[in-house]
Amino acid sequence: MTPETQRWFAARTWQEPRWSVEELVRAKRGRTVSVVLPALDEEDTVGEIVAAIMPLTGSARDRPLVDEVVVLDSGSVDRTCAVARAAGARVVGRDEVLTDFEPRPGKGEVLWRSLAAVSGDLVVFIDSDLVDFDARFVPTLLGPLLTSADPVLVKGFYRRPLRLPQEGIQEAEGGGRVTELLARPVLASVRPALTGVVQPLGGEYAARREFLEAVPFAPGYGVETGLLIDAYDRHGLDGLAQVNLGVRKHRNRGLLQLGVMARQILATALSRSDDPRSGAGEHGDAAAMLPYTQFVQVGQEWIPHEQEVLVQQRPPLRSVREGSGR
Ligand SMILES: O=c1ccn([C@@H]2O[C@H](COP(=O)(O)OP(=O)(O)O)[C@@H](O)[C@H]2O)c(=O)[nH]1
Ligand SMILES: O=C(O)[C@@H](COP(=O)(O)O)O[C@H]1O[C@H](CO)[C@@H](O)[C@H](O)[C@H]1O
Repeated sequence: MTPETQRWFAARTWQEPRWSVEELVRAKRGRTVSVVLPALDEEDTVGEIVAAIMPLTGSARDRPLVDEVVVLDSGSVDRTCAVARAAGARVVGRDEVLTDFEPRPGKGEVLWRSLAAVSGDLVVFIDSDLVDFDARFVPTLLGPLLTSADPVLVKGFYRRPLRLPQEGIQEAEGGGRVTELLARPVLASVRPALTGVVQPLGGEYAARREFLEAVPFAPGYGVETGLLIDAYDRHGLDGLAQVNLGVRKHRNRGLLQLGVMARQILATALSRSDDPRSGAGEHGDAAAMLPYTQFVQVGQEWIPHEQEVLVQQRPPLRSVREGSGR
């Protein structure tokens, strides 16, 4: 790490965060908090996560830390919406907000649309595929945003077990494969100052609305990479903070799925670099889709599996609102 990053790491990394909900409720000072869960076919896990968060929305006796819990449905075909609603969340379909825009696939799309679906001054993003979720993720992510003026984006970090039951893998470590094999090396190349971020791709983070509405949203799995780089580019390292959330277990996908994820993350990082190798279409919105080839074995042969990876970003929500006069 550079000396600047070492200084940032020492000053903006909470290894043992201890904010209490009561302390943070006092620190809200009129600001509001939305928790957003992006969800695509997460019927097995979304209900428990929502149920764990709901007590933070307060009771008759105490003022809430969280003002709303919203599941942004990404086109689920299972019982995700019904399960989330039964657990207490408000459920919004991706086609129910920003209806002037034809919905596109991917996580980045629903996070972008979530900004129009919720009203919080601060927004906490929590994945819907987490297992053994600890609701303390939410106050801990909010801590730096409510108690300090500087950060615009707070990333969680954690130990990441790897669970691939179909392959008989159940490890205490080993998760975050795209992080370790792609995101961390690419960030070291395009933004060395960000090498102090422990979990750049982590799906649990919190941010100020004014920042979120001022930046484009990368599509699909590029969204975390885009937000992280844009937060640094616009606010410097002091615009970032990171908090230890303990352990994070989630559904671990197979290698080929992670390959497509890596392709989107690479396109996002290269779109924010001047690297001439980025190739046509990876700067801005020159191309909406990029071809991507993987290979699968059929019998003794290896067959190309061609697909298109969405790389076109969504514009800053603020520019959309200004354009529509809303
Ligand atoms: O098109 C998509 C893909 C993913 N997700 C959600 O985004 C989160 C992270 O996605 P995933 O678990 O696939 O990524 P991973 O954690 O495996 O990297 C989960 O809550 C998904 O339900 C989504 O809303 N729309
Ligand atoms: O961190 C990673 O390497 C990937 C894959 O994690 P695993 O190897 O399945 O634990 O998971 C993250 O990446 C996605 C892209 O940024 C995020 O959207 C996910 O929330 C996050 O789990």
